[in-house]
Amino acid sequence: MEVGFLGLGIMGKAMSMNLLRHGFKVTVWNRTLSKCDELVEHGASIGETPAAVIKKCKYTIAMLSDPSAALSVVFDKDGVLEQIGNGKGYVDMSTVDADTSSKISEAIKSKGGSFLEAPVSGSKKPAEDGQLVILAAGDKALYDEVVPAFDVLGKKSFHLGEVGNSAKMKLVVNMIMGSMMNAFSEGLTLAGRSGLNPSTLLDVLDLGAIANPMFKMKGPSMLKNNYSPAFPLKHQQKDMRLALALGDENAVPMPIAAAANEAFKKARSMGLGDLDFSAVHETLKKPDHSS
Ligand SMILES: NC(=O)C1=CN([C@@H]2O[C@H](COP(=O)(O)OP(=O)(O)OC[C@H]3O[C@@H](n4cnc5c(N)ncnc54)[C@H](OP(=O)(O)O)[C@@H]3O)[C@@H](O)[C@H]2O)C=CC1
Ligand SMILES: O=CCCC(=O)O
Repeated sequence: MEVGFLGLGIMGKAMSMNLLRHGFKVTVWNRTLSKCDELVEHGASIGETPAAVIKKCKYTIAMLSDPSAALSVVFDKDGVLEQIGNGKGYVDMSTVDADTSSKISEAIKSKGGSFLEAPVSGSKKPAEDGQLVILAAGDKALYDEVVPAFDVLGKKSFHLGEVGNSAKMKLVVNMIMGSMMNAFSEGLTLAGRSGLNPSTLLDVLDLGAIANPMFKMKGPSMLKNNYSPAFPLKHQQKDMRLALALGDENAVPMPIAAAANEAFKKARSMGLGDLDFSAVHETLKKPDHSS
């Protein structure tokens, strides 16, 4: 199967590598074109623009940072819309809001193309290992056609109905995750500050009812102040912001998510946006007055 891939950030690079490893022919494009080089070394071809990729490939996947990137790649000059048409499918796996997804869907369909939104749960390592959870919605015929690619990228894929449902599902999941990360950071800090060993807290948590892969994976690195990015904090804050907007639309009070969003904003103001989202832990540390 031949696929195009737009966006070779942390996730896009891992996902397109995985497709190559499984025998897919992949044509890649990235805004910073030099990031295509490593993929080319592994057998990918380059498309000079999103339009060039769409022209060449029947199916194209996108994995871009946020709503403005997702819209720009579709609507701007040399974008997806210039070449999409009958018989071509576009699958946007970026995490965006339902409005953004619907705008893209309408535009693609108006040109005769078919569209799926398909954001994912799972981070860098699951992307490398083909263990993502894929939340697709939109054209069911396209979904059935791209299942072979989803089977390589993920351990499970869902079709959630009409476009917008997957964007919402993904935002709800990440809203919960961002709130959990803040509670976890506060717990680690409180343990340390009140004279407990935070490593022992990790052991205790892991044996109880609130054990989860995120605490298990992130906890030891957080205690070493290691925030090497798997899921960049700036993207987690974007997801909190979009989830809070969804809460506004539906009149759902979300004081915990709102507080978590403030903590991620504070972390961004401290220059931590490109680190892993677990770097929100740094917002709780005492300022250093030693110098
Ligand atoms: N990392 C993770 O754990 C997960 C991330 N996600 C979501 O997946 C998406 C990608 O995440 P991730 O790979 O981590 O992000 P990165 O920041 O690593 O990569 C972002 C990508 O978007 C591109 N981009 C940004 N702005 C534009 C623009 N205006 N026009 C064209 N391209 C643009 C970047 O290009 P360039 O290289 O030129 O900057 C890069 O390819 C996000 O929506 C994120 O929320 C979902 C699940 C997990
Ligand atoms: O959007 C990012 C999700 C990260 C994860 O599910 O581990």
